[in-house]
Amino acid sequence: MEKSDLVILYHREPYDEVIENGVIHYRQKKSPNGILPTLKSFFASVSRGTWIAWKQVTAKQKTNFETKVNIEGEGNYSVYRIPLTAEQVKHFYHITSKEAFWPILHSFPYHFTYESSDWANFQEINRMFAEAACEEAADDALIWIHDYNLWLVPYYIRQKKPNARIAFFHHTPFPSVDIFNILPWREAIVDSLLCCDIVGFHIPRYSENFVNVARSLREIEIVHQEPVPEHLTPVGTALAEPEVITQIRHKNQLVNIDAFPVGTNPQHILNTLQKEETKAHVAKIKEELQGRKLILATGRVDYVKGNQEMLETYERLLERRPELHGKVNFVVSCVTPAAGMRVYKTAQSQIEQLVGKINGKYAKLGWSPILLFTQPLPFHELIALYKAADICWTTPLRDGLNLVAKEYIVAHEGKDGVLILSEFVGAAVELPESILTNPYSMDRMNDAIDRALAMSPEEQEKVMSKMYQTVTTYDVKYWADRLLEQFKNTKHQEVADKELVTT
Ligand SMILES: Nc1ncnc2c1ncn2[C@@H]1O[C@H](COP(=O)(O)OP(=O)(O)O)[C@@H](O)[C@H]1O
Ligand SMILES: O=P(O)(O)OC[C@@H](CO)O[C@H]1O[C@H](CO)[C@@H](O)[C@H](O)[C@H]1O
Repeated sequence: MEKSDLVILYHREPYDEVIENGVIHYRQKKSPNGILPTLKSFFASVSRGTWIAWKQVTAKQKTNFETKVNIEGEGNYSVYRIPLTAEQVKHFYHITSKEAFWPILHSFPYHFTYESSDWANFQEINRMFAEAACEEAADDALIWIHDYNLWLVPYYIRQKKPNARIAFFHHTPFPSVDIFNILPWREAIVDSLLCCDIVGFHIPRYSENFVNVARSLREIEIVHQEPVPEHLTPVGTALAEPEVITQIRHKNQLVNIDAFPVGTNPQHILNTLQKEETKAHVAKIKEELQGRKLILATGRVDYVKGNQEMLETYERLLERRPELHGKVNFVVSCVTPAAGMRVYKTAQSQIEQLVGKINGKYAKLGWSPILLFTQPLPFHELIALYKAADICWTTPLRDGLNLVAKEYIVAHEGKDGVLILSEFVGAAVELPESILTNPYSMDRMNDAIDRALAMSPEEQEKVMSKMYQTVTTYDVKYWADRLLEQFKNTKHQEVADKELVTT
């Protein structure tokens, strides 16, 4: 069997599988997810690649399950699907990942639940991913693992392939040591990450947090530290860091630590803007607005995204400034990421109730203060909304990066628009020119929306042109090249025998 030069492990499949007249079609994913298009673009640059994901199957389907499918057109690669039963998915993803890890990663310790987690199931699924990777990878392949769902995979790969070259990227925040160490499985997770050649994060604050966690649990030697790169804010905002540790040693494993935020694909957005269907959609939105200002908030339903705080700020805006009634429209496009997850049910009904309350209080004939969309939008419609929006409001309580902010900037091509951005998202340290705000503070949120509504066209252009330069320079290609460059410099290393600590 021909082996792959690049093996990407990400828990989701890169497409939606649709059966029409008994024939399987692979279609672009509908649900909002910033990672998938980014990762898929990597396969364009290698001769053979494999993507490893899980697929939910019934016991009957498991018996003659076709593990691998070939995808053509977006770079040639295979998708290796690990068949999991509904019960396995529920415990691995919906419960252990989303009810135990997710709240810790996003610094919400009071949402952390321990009792329902199934650690043995999590270990087993991670082991299956590692075995698939070892089966697929050529000796000098890049094995690139994504996100916390696969935290234990590096450890299992090292056991089978001691010389493998392994990179791991976290798409979420990485919390401070006091919060991370709440996890009862912390040693096993850290030991596994210390098996990597490269451990990547969006921003220096997260990588510093990781090093502090590792230092609290294991003996770590700091090999290299440097000032943060010029384009990342070193001081003055919530997630700023002046210096960053870039290399550590544990036993005889050298681990490169890197902080490099994911970028968008600006060309794809610009091409979409040029399409007739997008232009027609922008025109339709403008016509329907009849001169009213459009404020847009879009993304996944999730308690970390701060929708409640944002909607309450909008409610206060309508209370504070009655002259705005009938003059603004707030489009809230809030999409549930996956069906059946109990953690998102409360967040979803909270949004629906608040929207109902605000509309009930302020709507009049011909004007609804908020339009709520809960279905995922086709990409060209999303881009049209970005383009038509005078203000993009994205103020999560925590977010690894926030691609929505970057996509909005690209869609305005540096000419106009206003971005209100939470200080607690990774993108804030790249975009200090935006209206940065603290979603935990009512006053700062009030101030942010007032400033956004008042910003002159000249100021908008000044700010947006600077941010456009940033997001088009540090785009997804920059991100990919940086990882590949680091990887080229990574030599096979001796690894100490390590026992996985199982709590
Ligand atoms: N209403 C929507 N319908 C479909 N896709 C969306 C919608 N809103 C946002 N998206 C997409 O979802 C992705 C969200 O990425 P990001 O802001 O990084 O947050 P997260 O990955 O946590 O959901 C973006 O790439 C964006 O294009
Ligand atoms: O499968 P999930 O829901 O656990 O994945 C979370 C992921 C989905 O896109 O989100 C993170 O990645 C984005 C891209 O790196 C990042 O911008 C975002 O802040 C993260 O939540």
